[in-house]
Amino acid sequence: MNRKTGFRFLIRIMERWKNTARSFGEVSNFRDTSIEEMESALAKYKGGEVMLSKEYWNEGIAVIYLNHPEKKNAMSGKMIVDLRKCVAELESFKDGKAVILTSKGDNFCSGGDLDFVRASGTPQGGFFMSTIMHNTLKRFRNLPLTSVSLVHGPTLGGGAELSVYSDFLLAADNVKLGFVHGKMGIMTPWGGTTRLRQLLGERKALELLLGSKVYSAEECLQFGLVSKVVNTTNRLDEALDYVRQLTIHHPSIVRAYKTVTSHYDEEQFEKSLVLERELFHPMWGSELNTAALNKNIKHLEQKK
Ligand SMILES: CC[C@H](C(=O)O)C(=O)SCCNC(=O)CCNC(=O)[C@H](O)C(C)(C)COP(=O)(O)OP(=O)(O)OC[C@H]1O[C@@H](n2cnc3c(N)ncnc32)[C@H](O)[C@@H]1OP(=O)(O)O
Repeated sequence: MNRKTGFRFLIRIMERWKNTARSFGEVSNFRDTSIEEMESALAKYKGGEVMLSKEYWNEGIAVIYLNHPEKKNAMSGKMIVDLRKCVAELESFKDGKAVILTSKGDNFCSGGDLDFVRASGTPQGGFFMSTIMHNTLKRFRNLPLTSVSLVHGPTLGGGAELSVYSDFLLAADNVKLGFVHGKMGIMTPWGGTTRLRQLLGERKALELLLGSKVYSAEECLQFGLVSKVVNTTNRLDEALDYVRQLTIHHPSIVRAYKTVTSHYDEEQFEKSLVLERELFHPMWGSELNTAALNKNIKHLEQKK
């Protein structure tokens, strides 16, 4: 390679690196970044909200709503940070007995907000997102509250991962639930693999993840993923009735049982999440992921 060719090659490499160094401000030692800095990096990606309702607080029941209707409740960076704040508040809900995780609008969650996904698509961005989401969902799981996810309509990718971090999963009869990440050229970024392995065992977890099939309510029930199918229109009332049957005892009893069950295999769970993040984050913004993402975005644009 002569000097001129070599120089052009170097320019091409630099251009490619510059294009991938997105607004996260790429640094080589990103693993040393504090949680607070990761949170503020994610919070820059606006859109939607995650809010905590205290409508049933006097019964010891909290409700968390995802709300991003213009994007089918896709999770933006800001919503990821909102969710974290809701979990932090519930860690102080001392008389609490239960929490329902659900959504406003006509579906639960269509996964990561694809605009946020594209803008944050580098291994560093993936490491930040996974670190924050793993920590948040682990803390959500460890809340001494009976937790129920109530899903309806499209519940895809990251939305499916969110849904399985509760103790119980209730699906409306119009649900379409799928771990479609493989089609995006990635594995689960939010801890879904670890949680499915723990909940369903190796074989069923692999079937959901490797097949990336989108399941109906009945199929989710048959598969053992969902505890109950509810009527889409009355879903929240049915979920409240379900929760009330699991919170008949004094808060101290409910919280004690949940503390034991959620901490039973904590060490192994933590190790598995670290491995999942190590394997996922280099995939974020990879050529495979970028090609799949662009195809997905083009498909959505063509529907307009
Ligand atoms: C981090 C986790 C991981 C990742 O992101 O890499 C994943 O979550 S992988 C899975 C990513 N999600 C998807 O692939 C779902 C994409 N969306 C759809 O397939 C459809 O929108 C569907 C099935 C959710 C709903 O279809 P429907 O025909 O009912 O509605 P539209 O498609 O017209 O959507 C309405 C409106 O919402 C916008 N939209 C939907 N999903 C997303 C999303 N994930 N991110 C951003 N925006 C989304 C869609 O573009 C439409 O916008 P509009 O401006 O009204 O045309």
